[in-house]
Order: sequence, then C-alpha cells, then structure tokens
Amino acid sequence: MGASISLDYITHRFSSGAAPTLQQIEGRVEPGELVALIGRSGCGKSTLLHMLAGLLIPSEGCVRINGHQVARPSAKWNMMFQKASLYPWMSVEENAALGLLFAGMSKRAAAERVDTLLEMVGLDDKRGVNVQSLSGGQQQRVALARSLATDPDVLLLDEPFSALDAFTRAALQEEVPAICRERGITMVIVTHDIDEAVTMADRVLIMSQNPGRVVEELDVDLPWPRRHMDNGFQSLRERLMQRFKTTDDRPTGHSAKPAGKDGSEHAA
Ligand SMILES: Nc1ncnc2c1ncn2[C@@H]1O[C@H](COP(=O)(O)OP(=O)(O)OP(=O)(O)O)[C@@H](O)[C@H]1O
Repeated sequence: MGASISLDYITHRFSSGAAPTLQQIEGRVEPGELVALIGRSGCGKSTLLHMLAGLLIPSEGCVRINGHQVARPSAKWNMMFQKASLYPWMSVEENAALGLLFAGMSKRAAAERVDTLLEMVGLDDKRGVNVQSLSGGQQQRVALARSLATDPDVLLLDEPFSALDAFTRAALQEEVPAICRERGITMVIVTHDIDEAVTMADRVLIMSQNPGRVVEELDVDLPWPRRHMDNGFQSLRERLMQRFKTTDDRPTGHSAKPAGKDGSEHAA
C-alpha cells in the first residue's frame, strides 16, 4: 500500500557557505498519489528525488515517509533512473529478483514472485535471456519489475523514459501509472516533459531555480488513461505551460523551449 511523503522545510547546500540548491521546500504527497516534478535543468529536481530515496540527506529539514524520517535507502521506496543499471552478466529474471534475494527471500520464492512481475511488464517470454540482448525499453521494463518486486510503498522515477523511443515511452507512460494505481503505490516522477507530467500524474509541482523551490502546482483532473488529443489534455498542458513560463525567474527571462524533436514540449 502507498505511503505518505512529507517534505519538511528542506534546504540544501552542497558545501557549507555555498548558496542553497534547494530552499525551504515544504509539501505533502498523499498515499497512492502520483506526482510529477518539473522545472528547468539544474533547478534541483534530482537532488530532491535523491532525498526522497534516502540517497542524500538535506542540510536542513527532512523527508518523512509515513511519518518516519528518511535516513537511508530502503526497498520500500525504490528509485528508477534514466538508465536501467542492470547487471550485464545476469538474465532478466536474475536481475529482476535481485532486491528480493538481498532482502533474504529464497531463490525459489523470488523466482515465483518475479514470474508474475515479468508477465505484468510484458517480459514473460524473456525470463532466461541475458539483459544485454534486450532493447533499451525492455531493459527499463526489467528495472521496473525489479523496483516493483519488493512491493514498494513509493516508486521514485528520475526521467526514466527519456532515452527510449517514442512508442516505448508512450506505452510505459501509460503502464507505470496504471500499475501504481492498481497497487496503491505512491509515485513521484521527475521529468522535463510537460506531456509526460500530464500523462502520468494526479498533480504536477513546478520548481523554480536558484534556489530550487516548489513555486506552483496544478491538479491533473483527467480520466485515465490520458489521451493527448483530448481537449482536456490540451488545455491542461497549456495551463501548465503558462504557469511554467510565469514562474521562470531566470534573469535572462528565457521562456520554456518550444517543441522538441518528438513534438513534445519540454520544460527545460
Ligand atoms: N554532488 C553535487 N555536488 C555539488 N553540486 C551538485 C551536486 N549534485 C548536483 N549539484 C548541483 O545542484 C544543482 C541541481 O542539480 P540537479 O541534478 O538536482 O538538477 P535537476 O533539476 O535534476 O537537473 P536536470 O534536469 O538537468 O537533471 C545543479 O546546479 C548541480 O550542478
């Protein structure tokens, strides 16, 4: 079941005396909620996500998951990165089962659990295949199965689909929130892609930079699965784009970039 996340006045400096990268970030994510975090490159999105994962401890304030202060990584709050980071000498099922084996589960029980997950992510026919022979999208599906195997309360995604082709990306953008909704997992995704945020989230948080702060948010009150061509999708995306532009506090006054090469607009 999903967990609540609270951000309790987080400020972070990478070195003492340096200007803060993140400043006074405060907020809450409800259990089972799907949240997207957007903002310009370098505003601190990944830094904040690493804090949610327990990979980095804020200089001031803290992250709480279900009320408990996050001090280290845990299999209950799993992170997926842009690159799948799989063990290249292992098979699909061995990679997917890793978290379970680390947690002390027997090989047999882990294999049973992984079977179901590989079916869920569409890789049941690739169980014994070495991961090096998979496409980037299939590798990301293995990483997804591995992240889900430990039955996490929270799934943290750091631009997980940005290296994938448009078709695979679109499929995963639909499948991942569907899995999280079905299992009640709380999801936080960092993305540059406004369409991805509207496709996957219940709520979008917009960060400013220098220092990184959450300055705007927008509820995405659209039916699932999200359809890009729907009027509701288009108007929400426009509203998000407008808000993003108005929160753009760069001294040069640059606004967000226009359409990317795949036709989607990017926040940075
Ligand atoms: N380990 C570190 N030491 C010092 N500075 C860092 C470190 N990690 C990140 N930074 C700085 O913190 C700021 C925020 O970085 P972060 O990677 O969180 O941004 P981001 O919004 O995720 O960027 P992008 O969208 O380009 O991935 C940047 O200026 C970056 O250079």
